[in-house]
Amino acid sequence: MSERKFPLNAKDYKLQEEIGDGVSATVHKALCIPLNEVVAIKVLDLEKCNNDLDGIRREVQTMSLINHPNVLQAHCSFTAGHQLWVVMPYMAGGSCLHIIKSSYQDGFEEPVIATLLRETLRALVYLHAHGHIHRDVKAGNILLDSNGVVKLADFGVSACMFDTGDRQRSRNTFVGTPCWMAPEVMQQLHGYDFKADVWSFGITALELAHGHAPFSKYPPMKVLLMTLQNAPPGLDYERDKRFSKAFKEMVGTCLVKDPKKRPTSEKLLKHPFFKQARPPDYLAKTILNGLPPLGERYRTIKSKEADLLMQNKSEYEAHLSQARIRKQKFHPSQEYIRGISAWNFNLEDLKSQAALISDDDSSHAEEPDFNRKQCGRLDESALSPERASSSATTPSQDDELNDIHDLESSFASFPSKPLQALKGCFDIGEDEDNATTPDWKDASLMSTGQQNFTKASIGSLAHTTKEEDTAAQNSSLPRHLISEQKKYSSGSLIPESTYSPKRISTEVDREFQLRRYQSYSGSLYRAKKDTVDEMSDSPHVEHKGRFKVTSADLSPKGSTNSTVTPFTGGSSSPISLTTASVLPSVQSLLQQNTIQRVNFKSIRKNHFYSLKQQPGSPETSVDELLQMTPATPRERELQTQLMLLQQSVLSQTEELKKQKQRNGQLENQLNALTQRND
Ligand SMILES: Nc1ncnc2c1ncn2[C@@H]1O[C@H](COP(=O)(O)OP(=O)(O)OP(=O)(O)O)[C@@H](O)[C@H]1O
Repeated sequence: MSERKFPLNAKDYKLQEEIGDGVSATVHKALCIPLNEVVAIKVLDLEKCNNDLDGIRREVQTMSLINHPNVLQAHCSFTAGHQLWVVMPYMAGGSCLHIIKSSYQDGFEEPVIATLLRETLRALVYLHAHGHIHRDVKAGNILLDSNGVVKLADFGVSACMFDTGDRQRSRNTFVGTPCWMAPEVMQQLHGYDFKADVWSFGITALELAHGHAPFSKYPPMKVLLMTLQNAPPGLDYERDKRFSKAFKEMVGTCLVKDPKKRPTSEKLLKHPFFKQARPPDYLAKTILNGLPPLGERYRTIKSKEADLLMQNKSEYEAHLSQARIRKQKFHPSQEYIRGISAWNFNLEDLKSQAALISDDDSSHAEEPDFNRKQCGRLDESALSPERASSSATTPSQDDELNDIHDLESSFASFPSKPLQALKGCFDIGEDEDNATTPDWKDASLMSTGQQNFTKASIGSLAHTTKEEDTAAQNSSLPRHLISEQKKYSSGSLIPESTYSPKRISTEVDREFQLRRYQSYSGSLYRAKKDTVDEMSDSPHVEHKGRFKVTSADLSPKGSTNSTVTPFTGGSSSPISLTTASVLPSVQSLLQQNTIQRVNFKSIRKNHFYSLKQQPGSPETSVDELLQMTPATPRERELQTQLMLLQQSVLSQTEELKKQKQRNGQLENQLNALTQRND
């Protein structure tokens, strides 16, 4: 924490040139007159931030409380009219992104990358140990000073894992920047934790190596789908031959889709790759050497981006109108503007952006081997282990499984949970910690008023009040999403009405919905829920000093009325089973199988019915239909239903397979027991 007293009055600072901007703020170089010190001031327009003052307050508090050589700490902050000024040390080297854009478009050399990443990782280790998930790790937030000292910045979307005390398990809010965002953050299934930063760190490593993040040429919607569908990106391209095995391996360990299999930041820091990291002055001598001053660099980058924007905009408009007239897809010859796109959560915009790029755009991609590989690996990665085994089943073995397999192939291009992914873009999720009740109070942070952002003691970092927690939940999405959230808070993507029987307009729909409701309120749903719970992480507890963080849901689970006796797999010994105890389970499972089969057929019927409603359905793939911009409310409704059906088919299919597997196992046990009894 800074020893000097930085004045809390705008008059004491002389704003100079602009050196950076983000979605919510502009950053200026400035002179602190009384201290005669050059600083950077982040200026946020509070009027534009709508109701996200809590988010801003959290950023400022985090920036004031942290104290680590690799984390950018704010000197002070105060309001000036309708603006909030955050005074920070001036990082004359600028962000890694700006350095890349101005002089290293193809990425840095490995020792530079190792040095930048080691310093960034040290920051993450510190933040994670203090309960913070940064949630926006990327080259744009890695800053360098003139001596090559690296600092991680931008706590606009950071979250505290200890917000609700030691019962906090994981976060469930959709924040970050799509290219860097971990799959579990997109999916919002089981929440996420510190490991989300490890994924973003891996993406940042690729960004530093290639000069851009994977998928950065695609619009946000496409990025979401590709991250969920494709195998994780890595250093496997022809041009990556220059990188060491250790580097490739380090990236590989970060970019594992299952967060449990990713290392903690602490463990990652011990990876042999970082042995080649050098002291910070190495960065000053290499990448900072000869660079134009920050302000000048920033102006050049901005004007290049403006040119590119204008160029793309006119081409986009011309092609889009042509494509609309011909009802064709638009294949842009120019890439989506890398690094400028940021977030766009307007549904219509997202859909039209996604429609711009078709799956066969690989021909346009700059990384042909990458795209080939992705396509090749897509099926594998899209299939769960069960799917993989079912595809190995011969046709004579089981007709049901073949039906399922056919459907799977036709839907292989979908993310496993497309709705959650897309819903997350619009109905920004709340943190799942609502139910927890902290039994301690510390109002020291809350005393930081809207008008007066003062520093609080580091001891307060882990303690927040219930009130603040609620505030954090309300504001735990990026500031720039707030207005969009308002716009779509009623869930334009999946309108309430879609679920409502009132809006069901056809017999098929009605039948389908009826079955849906029946099954969801009955044992099937419960059985499914149990299965999901079983599958979810076993409580993963990390002890950090006096804190305990666990990624699993520790809230007391209510009793389930499942009619399924859970099969205990390897832990159950056949000897302990009797025919009488197993038989009811088998019968129940068989019964459920039958119900699910009916359900499944109904879904399939309904799915094809929906397809028929779409113009030109025989030639149009489901993927294309979902990416089309609906022209009428009816089309929009059908598109939404299609997505819902897609999800239902996938989950029912998986459930059915699981049940079948269990059936098989139980039948085997039953046979063994019967034989023994005989
Ligand atoms: N202390 C600093 N010294 C020098 N440059 C800075 C400093 N802080 C920020 N910048 C520059 O300003 C840019 C934008 O800052 P920042 O990321 O904090 O804004 P933001 O609105 O939170 O952005 P976003 O949310 O889009 O990441 C940074 O990428 C960096 O280039």
